[in-house]
Amino acid sequence: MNQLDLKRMVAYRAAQLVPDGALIGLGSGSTAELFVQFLGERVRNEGLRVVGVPTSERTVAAAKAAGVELTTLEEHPELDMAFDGADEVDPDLNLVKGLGGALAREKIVAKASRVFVVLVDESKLVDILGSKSPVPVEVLQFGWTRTSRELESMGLQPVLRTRDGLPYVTDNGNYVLDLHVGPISNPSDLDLKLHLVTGVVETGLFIDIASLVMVGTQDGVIEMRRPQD
Ligand SMILES: O=C(CO)[C@H](O)[C@H](O)COP(=O)(O)O
Repeated sequence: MNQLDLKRMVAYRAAQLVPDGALIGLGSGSTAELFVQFLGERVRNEGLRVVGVPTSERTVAAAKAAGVELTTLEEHPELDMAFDGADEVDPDLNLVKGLGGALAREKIVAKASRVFVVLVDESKLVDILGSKSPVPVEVLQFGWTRTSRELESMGLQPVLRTRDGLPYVTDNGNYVLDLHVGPISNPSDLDLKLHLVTGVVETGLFIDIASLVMVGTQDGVIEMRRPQD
């Protein structure tokens, strides 16, 4: 199976977990969009009743195409579950997210959910966060060079994300700086430090948020759960 097959397998399995009447967060990215499509199939074929809070304009379009009803966090501030992809997952279920640029809305929706389920193929598993992926940070457009310099002075290497030669703009109207930090010894500490930088809106470090990670592997879907405290 190639990477897309693995994403499809895990997205399908996750869509079967959604109970009737659930209020759910809908993540962003290719795996989350596959999940939305499979959820739509259940809505059409089984009459599943489900309402979703989307984390990006792309997911809004995917949900509408799939026939999944949408709502907002203003109407429903507490969700039963959220389903989303990730760029890296470590053994403690901490994540790097945001290569798709939806990190701020994704984190708000994940934290509004009683259960946050992460859907990945096995290539996303790492021993240490930062090993493969940069850490995306959403920053205000205003003064972004100043914000970038402050991050640089912390020994990080911010690179402005671009698309078609222009700065990439998030659904919130902000820029994204990708931090090429390498393996992160203390992701929680880095996340806190990044939040102290003026101009930083949100980081792609998701610490202690995931409850369950479903991993698509050549041997099927495996589940990694957070130990109950
Ligand atoms: O965080 C994200 C978007 O902001 C995505 O969930 C992450 O980039 C994974 O994407 P994909 O499922 O396409 O591999």
